[in-house]
Amino acid sequence: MGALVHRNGLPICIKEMAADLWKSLLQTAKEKIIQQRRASLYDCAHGYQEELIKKKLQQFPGGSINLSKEGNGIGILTLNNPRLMNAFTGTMMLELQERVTELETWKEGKGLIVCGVGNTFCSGSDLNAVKAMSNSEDGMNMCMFMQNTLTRLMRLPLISVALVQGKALGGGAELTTTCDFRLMTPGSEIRFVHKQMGLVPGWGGATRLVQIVGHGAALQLLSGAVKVDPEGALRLGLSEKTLVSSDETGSLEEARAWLSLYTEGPASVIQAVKKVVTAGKELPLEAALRTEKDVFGSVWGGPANLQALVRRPKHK
Ligand SMILES: CCCC(=O)SCCNC(=O)CCNC(=O)[C@H](O)C(C)(C)COP(=O)(O)OP(=O)(O)OC[C@H]1O[C@@H](n2cnc3c(N)ncnc32)[C@H](O)[C@@H]1OP(=O)(O)O
Repeated sequence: MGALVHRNGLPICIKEMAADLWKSLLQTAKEKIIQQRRASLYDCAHGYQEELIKKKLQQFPGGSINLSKEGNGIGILTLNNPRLMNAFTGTMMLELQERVTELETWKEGKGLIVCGVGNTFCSGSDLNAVKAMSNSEDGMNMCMFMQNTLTRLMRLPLISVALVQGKALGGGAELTTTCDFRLMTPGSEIRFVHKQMGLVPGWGGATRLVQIVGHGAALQLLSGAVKVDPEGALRLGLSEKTLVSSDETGSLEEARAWLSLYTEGPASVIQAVKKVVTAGKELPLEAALRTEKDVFGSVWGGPANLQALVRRPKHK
């Protein structure tokens, strides 16, 4: 029998409190897993062996994926492997998954900037790892692992921007397409070099590229392994803006300022906006409408809504 304490005049057993706490922790963990499954594409029913590929990726260490969550609700996700032009090692792929999990539960989050260190974005997957994993089983598992992670990144309820400095090649080009927007610095390039490597994109980049620039342009960019400069990207609708600065600090500051135009306001409302737009993009009409209704219900009569009704702002 546990010790008795009093709360609101009622005796409560410490053991019971511990059991309640344990139950609620389990519930949170369960909800997290369900949320991740919902946002992911592949599980064992698709022949995907997550534990196997995680063990394999662990064998290719180097670099890191850093996340800083700023007080204004903007997260900065940084690829950090300057020795290899920010190429993705195995452990960076694993870390990306962990950071995405962290971002999925960031209640105060509103926006995300994805960038690289050393004035460049990312030169794709680490060719040393690619070579060692060139068998079909590893290739397919790695492909499904990255599609799961990048799909979850794309579906985060945060407005996301890829800040492209220097080069975004191969898997790096694919990563830019997971973001809602791309901003490019002068002299930077996005290039799907896969054809030159005897490949096609496998991290979901081809599918997302078609959604962004349309079928014809996507076909040209992939089949010609075309180097897309900031002007070309603007023309194609692949980039929103060419920034003025080309250095790391200046361009990050510009990206923050650009993003802040869209992240002003309460996190609950910004996240709701991203959710309804994601539903509209991804779901068939009726399912999207039902999701919109549910998301609407989550903000209707909420604090931001009630405050606005009191303030009665004029939208001149
Ligand atoms: C499904 C995923 C598909 C993919 O992502 S496949 C990979 C696609 N990416 C590539 O093929 C990039 C190959 N690298 C290059 O073209 C050039 O290195 C690049 C990025 C244009 C930079 O050229 P430079 O400025 O002349 O610099 P550099 O060649 O001396 O590179 C500096 C060091 O970085 C290394 N590096 C760059 N990208 C890499 C990668 N993806 N994997 C492994 N190592 C990579 C490069 O080997 C060099 O290292 P080191 O100094 O020779 O030890």
